[in-house]
Amino acid sequence: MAPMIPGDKYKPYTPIDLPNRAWPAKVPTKTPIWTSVDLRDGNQALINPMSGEQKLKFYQKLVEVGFKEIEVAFPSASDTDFGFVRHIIENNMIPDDVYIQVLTPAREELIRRTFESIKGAKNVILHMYNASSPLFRNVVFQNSQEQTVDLAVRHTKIVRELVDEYSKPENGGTNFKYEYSPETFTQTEMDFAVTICEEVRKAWGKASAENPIIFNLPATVEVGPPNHYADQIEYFCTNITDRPSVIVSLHPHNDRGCAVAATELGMLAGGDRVEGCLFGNGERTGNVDIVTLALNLFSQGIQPGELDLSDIQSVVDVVSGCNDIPVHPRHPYAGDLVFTAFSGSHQDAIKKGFAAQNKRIEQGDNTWEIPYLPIDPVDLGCTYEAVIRVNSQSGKGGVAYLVAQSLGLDLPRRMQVSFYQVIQEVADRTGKEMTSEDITRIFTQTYHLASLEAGRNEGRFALRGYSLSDDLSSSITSEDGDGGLSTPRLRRFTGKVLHGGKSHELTGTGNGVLSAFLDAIESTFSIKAEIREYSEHAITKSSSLQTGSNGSGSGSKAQAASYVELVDPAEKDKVGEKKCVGYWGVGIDVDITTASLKAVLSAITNISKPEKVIEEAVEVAANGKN
Ligand SMILES: CC(=O)SCCNC(=O)CCNC(=O)[C@H](O)C(C)(C)COP(=O)(O)OP(=O)(O)OC[C@H]1O[C@@H](n2cnc3c(N)ncnc32)[C@H](O)[C@@H]1OP(=O)(O)O
Ligand SMILES: CC(C)C(=O)C(=O)O
Ligand SMILES: [Mg+2]
Repeated sequence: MAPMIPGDKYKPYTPIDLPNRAWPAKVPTKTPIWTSVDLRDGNQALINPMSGEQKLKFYQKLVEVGFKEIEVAFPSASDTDFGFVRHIIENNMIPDDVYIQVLTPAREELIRRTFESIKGAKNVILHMYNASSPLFRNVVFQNSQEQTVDLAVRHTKIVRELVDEYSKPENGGTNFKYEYSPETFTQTEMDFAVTICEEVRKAWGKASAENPIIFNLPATVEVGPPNHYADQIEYFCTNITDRPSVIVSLHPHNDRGCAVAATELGMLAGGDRVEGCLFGNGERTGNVDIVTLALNLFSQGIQPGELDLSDIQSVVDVVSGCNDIPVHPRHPYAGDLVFTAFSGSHQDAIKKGFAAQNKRIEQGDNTWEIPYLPIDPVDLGCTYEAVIRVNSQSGKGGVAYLVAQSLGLDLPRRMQVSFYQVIQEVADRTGKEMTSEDITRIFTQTYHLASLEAGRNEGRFALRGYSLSDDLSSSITSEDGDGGLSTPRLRRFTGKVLHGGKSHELTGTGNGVLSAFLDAIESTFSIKAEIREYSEHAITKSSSLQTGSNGSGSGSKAQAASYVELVDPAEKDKVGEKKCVGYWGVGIDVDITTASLKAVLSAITNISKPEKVIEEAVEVAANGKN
């Protein structure tokens, strides 16, 4: 195969000499008039153009989303297109504040047919086009510049006559706007583009600030960079006379993948109106994507006019269903994966971002500032559920985020690391994404939070009732900080623990509840353990872990979570405090003391059979249940 060399085959675009161009210094402040051309430009690019039924469904969605200008058809193209226009008119399906737009070439018989299609409509934009670039003049039409102007002018006059006729009350009393497109504008000599539009306006005759003419300036094929399009728009806006009587409309295509950028710069350069399609369907690489444009404005704090995309999924469903083209999973704002982070450092930043955001909101500051999330998915009707998804690329922050989301548990940092190792191992071994449900199940299994009946771990220790008292049989006397003598309370634990299918009576004493409990465990089960870290918090959001005090149902009472890390003292003596392995446990209960005892038993279960933790987690992930 020959190497790819452009040589003299391709020509670069010719920059415009616009020394005082003003658009680069401008910032977006206003919303353009949005015009959907999905049912025409989008439709004409489909393998199978939409059926009448599909067009209707799409049209209704466009109205629902808020478009006030909708190019509904190229009525002279086919009976389907013509019939569709008649259908929405005759069935009163056009809201009073919506203009339907119809496209026609500059050919008399086609113009007349187009007018027949719109009879009786309240508001119509009649859109006529003819190509103006040298390539089209020479190759397609074999027309000089003068003949090209003449074609546009002659047919604009025909449009004028028919507009006058169809706006008479006896003929339907339609309100008309006229739109003229010098097709291939961006490949046309700029002075000629201005000339042809000036002549068309003269032929049209009645453009005014109150009833402006629309000049639609298409990048029919995108052949230059976005800054060049902006220069062309600024050139047109500054050179066309009587600017207030003109609406400058942008119609970019996406051949270089820059249609959104070109439109945004074109708006800075003076564009008042944008024609495009939802999710960028359209000829070849598509028309400019109006969803992206609108949401780019929204994310800058600018209301995108009348467009409401707060239920983006329903828009995706209708558009992809009618076009029979899927929306790419990475499509800005709308793709399935665009609010999802799989990678660990992104997840960590997002989790911290949400924590900081919640604090800001408590202080009355509503500014959205979450790392890696330029827009709040909730504003588009999405949830935070898919924001973090876990696979082998993920980190502890993401896993902890999902545990917090599903169970309301705010894991201590070192426990996050410990649980993450379990998930990492399972993800590596199974090679699959760990869903939020997988993580919840594995967490429940790893820390033995399922009800005892449902739990699979034979070696599990479970609390079956207890009482605490001051131990009066012995007292310890020690020096307090002031050099005086004090007698700290010695606590006694008495209770029942279920283990290995048997109920065991336990007693033990210690300086506190947990040390008394560990003493009882040691004397009954010969398991020696020390606490290395302990923490607790109230569970503020609803958790699926509803366990009542001593295992009884809790109704709607607030729950508390306790976390404990135990170490084996023998191992600690061998390898040192820092290096020795810790075993984490979690306890949930409406009573905080009970929660802490449960957390100890959860960790004791793990310390007694550490090798089972991963095996069981893999099994849970593989079986999808515990
Ligand atoms: C950039 C755009 O998207 S423009 C919109 C394009 N959309 C469509 O074409 C979809 C609908 N079109 C159709 O269904 C058909 O093309 C029709 C019904 C409009 C016309 O069909 P036909 O009469 O068979 O003509 P055909 O499509 O081959 O058109 C080519 C002729 O129209 C002329 N023509 C093309 N565009 C225009 C125009 N804007 N104004 C006037 N004449 C034009 C061509 O020069 C050519 O003329 P020729 O036959 O004398 O050489
Ligand atoms: C009909 C015109 C406006 C068009 O679709 C284009 O030039 O892309
Ligand atoms: Mg187009």
